[in-house]
Amino acid sequence: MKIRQVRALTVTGGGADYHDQAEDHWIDDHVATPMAKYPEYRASRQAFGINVLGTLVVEVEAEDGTVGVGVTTAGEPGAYIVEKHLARFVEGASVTDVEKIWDQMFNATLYYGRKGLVLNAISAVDLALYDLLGKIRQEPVYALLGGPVRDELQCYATTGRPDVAKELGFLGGKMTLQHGPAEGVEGLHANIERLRKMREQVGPDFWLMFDCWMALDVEYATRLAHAAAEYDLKWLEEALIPDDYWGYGELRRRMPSTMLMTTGEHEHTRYGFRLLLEMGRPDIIQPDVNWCGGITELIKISALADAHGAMVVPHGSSVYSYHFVITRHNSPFTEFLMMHPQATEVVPMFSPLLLDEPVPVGGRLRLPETPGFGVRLNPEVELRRPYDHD
Ligand SMILES: C[C@H](O)[C@H](O)CC(=O)C(=O)O
Ligand SMILES: [Mg+2]
Repeated sequence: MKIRQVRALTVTGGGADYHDQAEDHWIDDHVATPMAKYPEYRASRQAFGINVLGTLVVEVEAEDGTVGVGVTTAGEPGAYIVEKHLARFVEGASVTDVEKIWDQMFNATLYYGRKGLVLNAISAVDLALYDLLGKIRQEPVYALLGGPVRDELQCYATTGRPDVAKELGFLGGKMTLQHGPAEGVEGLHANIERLRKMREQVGPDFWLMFDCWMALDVEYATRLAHAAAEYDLKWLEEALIPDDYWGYGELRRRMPSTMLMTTGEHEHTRYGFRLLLEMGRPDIIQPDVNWCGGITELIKISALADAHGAMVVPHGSSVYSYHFVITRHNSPFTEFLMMHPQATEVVPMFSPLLLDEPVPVGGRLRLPETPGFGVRLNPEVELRRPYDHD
């Protein structure tokens, strides 16, 4: 069966650009970032534009009218790349040409892509192709990937309230790191005091993690890790910028051996992850399937990680990673991003964009046998098609 049309749509608020939230949201409450060296950008990540791109929705329609849907963080710039460049490799191809389409999209954009926004756009097309193939074959995506290796997913929560996450049955709670090197030793002590108080609230066995969102240097991250070891921090996430593969290798050597070093949500393709795995030696890599290249590339990344003895726990990406994680032995648990503004309730990650998006109950999640990724676009969400190539 052939593909008739590709459409790139944008939506304002919420959706795949999950940082695009109202101002009282925990996810934007004084989070340490690489921009925190500039005081004017410390209080809010939106101040420096973390939500500037917005959500991109890609629809791929087959000649029989079946429509596959993929989403990512790319907004209008991503829509332009899909409509003006990527669509030519998709329209007229067979719905089963997923590998060939990916290779053409990647190689045709090498001169300006390789990572970032272009790979986000390629990921959304790839996810839409897998959704379409599942719908045409009347199978969930996980069945296309070799089938489940476990009955259900276990989730940890990324949250402003690990204490609530424990009550809700999650494996653990990952907190934002609020202070980086620019805030000196006072900031470091404040980070540790926050961890100490949370450890007191959740008890000795509940996982607690820090997400450093690329904000640190090796020296600060080393001091933070050793101070946090007293309160049994399970992992230190994304301490350095993605390109500092050498720094990650040094940090792994310096960190306490019992503490995991994780990273990868802002890395792309098997090539980037090869560098990270060989030079950085993370214990867990966290590719985001909406950004790293989609399912087609995540299959390759995951096999590479498995050969390196690293776990693959994809960055929060809802159904798009759930269907992958449940089919992989080296993905023993998954992330759930608590998108409720106060992190006190479980709400669908991409709300209000998608309908039928499953959420964890008691920290666990079973996937339905619904074809594709099992979600639908919410007809009440206004979508725009800023460009077209017809
Ligand atoms: C919580 C982190 O600062 C970021 O917003 C999300 C993330 O990196 C993660 O879920 O991992
Ligand atoms: Mg993270």
